[in-house]
Amino acid sequence: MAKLLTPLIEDCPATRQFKLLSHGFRHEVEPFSSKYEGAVKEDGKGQSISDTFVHKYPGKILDKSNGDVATDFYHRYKEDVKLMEFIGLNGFRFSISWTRILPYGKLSKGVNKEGVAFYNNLINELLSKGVQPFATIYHWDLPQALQDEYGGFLSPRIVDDFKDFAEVCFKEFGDRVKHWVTMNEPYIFIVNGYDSGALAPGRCSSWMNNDCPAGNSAIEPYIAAHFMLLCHAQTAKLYREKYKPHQKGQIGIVLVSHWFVPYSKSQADVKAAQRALDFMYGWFLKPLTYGDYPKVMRALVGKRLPKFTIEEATLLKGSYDFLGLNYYTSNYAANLRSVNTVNVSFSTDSQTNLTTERNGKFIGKPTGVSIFYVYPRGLKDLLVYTKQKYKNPTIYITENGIGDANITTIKQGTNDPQRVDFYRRHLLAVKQAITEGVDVKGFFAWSFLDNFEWGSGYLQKFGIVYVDRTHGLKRYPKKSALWFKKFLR
Ligand SMILES: N=C(Cc1ccccc1)N[C@@H]1O[C@H](CO[C@@H]2OC[C@@H](O)[C@H](O)[C@H]2O)[C@@H](O)[C@H](O)[C@H]1O
Repeated sequence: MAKLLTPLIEDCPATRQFKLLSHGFRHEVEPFSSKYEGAVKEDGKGQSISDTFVHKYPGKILDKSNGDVATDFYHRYKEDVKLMEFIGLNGFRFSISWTRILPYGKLSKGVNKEGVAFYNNLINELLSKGVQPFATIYHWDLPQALQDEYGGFLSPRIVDDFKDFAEVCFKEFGDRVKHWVTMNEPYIFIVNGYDSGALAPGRCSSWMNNDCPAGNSAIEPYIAAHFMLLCHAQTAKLYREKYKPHQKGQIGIVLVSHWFVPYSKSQADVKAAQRALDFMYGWFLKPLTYGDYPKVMRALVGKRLPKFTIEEATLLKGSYDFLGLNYYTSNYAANLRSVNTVNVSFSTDSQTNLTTERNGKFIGKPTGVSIFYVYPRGLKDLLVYTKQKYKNPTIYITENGIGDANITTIKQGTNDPQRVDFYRRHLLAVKQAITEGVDVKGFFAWSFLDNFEWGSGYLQKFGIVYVDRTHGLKRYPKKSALWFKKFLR
């Protein structure tokens, strides 16, 4: 769960004022259900690929934990909504568990009434507190039944099943939910699920030696990305044609990207930085805005990169009312001279060498997450780049945060000045981008509660609220939560 602090952009005649107003539209975001909800088999919920993955490959989770209980949000959401109120929040973006609604993935296999009831109760609880709901349809929790039946996102059959699930959500919740995200970070889902095999569905080439039962890291990432994009496009079309006219909501997608700084001023490294951006961000945003993949991907990936039909390209172009952008860190990018032609994979296709230090100096302050360094300038540059290269879309920054490691006590866990500094600097970066004309409508601090952090289990804590896992998952607002409470007044 993260918090959105909506900078209400007041369109003053002269300039846009960047303000976080106490009566602003701010959200809580609950990510992928089994990072938060727990109740992994309760009230008719079916199994997702992530539910099964963490039990099948406990070794792929740093502390061998799982999200079966997680923060028990499923039973404690009323308490958590109260906590949001205490901090002064009045908005809520949450992800809807596909298998809580359709336990076997398909509409034809039945809708789980108790799952629908949970989200209705959640939405009504929020609205009763003046909190606006904001929903993510897919946050990496594909029903295991669809993975087993036809390989999930590796099959074109996923498009109709994805659309059917989304339509149940529009029908059941669309009268009250006015902001829809089709999917969260297809990039991370695909790179971890089909290139490295680090996360569900855990597929990769055998030479990766990452305990993958099957897969092809050179081919499958591109197939899965292709069908994810088509799932998004068909769902956006359905919403805009059948629901938006009377429900009057908006639909978008959430993409993650680093910013990339050329390792040196050489043309080769400058080009490498652009390539890295195209392979992480343009892979999705180019088709969503212009109807095809970046030219450099066509050139380097060749026949392994699927093609869109004219109809698909038309469906994709401009298929979002807003762009959700997740930003954590930046990298240096250098040109990779020697290309590995034996062990080919998505991650080597860009022919870039990505690092977080240059000449022995880190790109920013280290954090509790080995791959993330504090670099607010990257958020500003990424926002301005998006405005300039992708038709100046409306943007919500849908995730931005810092993880702590080696936390063993409540005192340690709640004393987080580094998180206050992180948000102060990144909110300033957003303000700078807005003064350069970027249309930012919201900012989500990731995360509200410490939760089950994918491959890191509970060892990395991103929350502004500490969860005491040794004493009944009790919640303790951290210094950063109290800072936000003041900041939002
Ligand atoms: N970009 C990310 C981060 C990430 C990196 C590697 C593997 C997975 C996820 N995704 C967002 O970052 C958030 C923080 O993710 C953590 O980032 C550091 C990793 O070491 C950790 O495993 C991951 O959970 C996730 O909780 C959100 O669900 C996700 O949308």
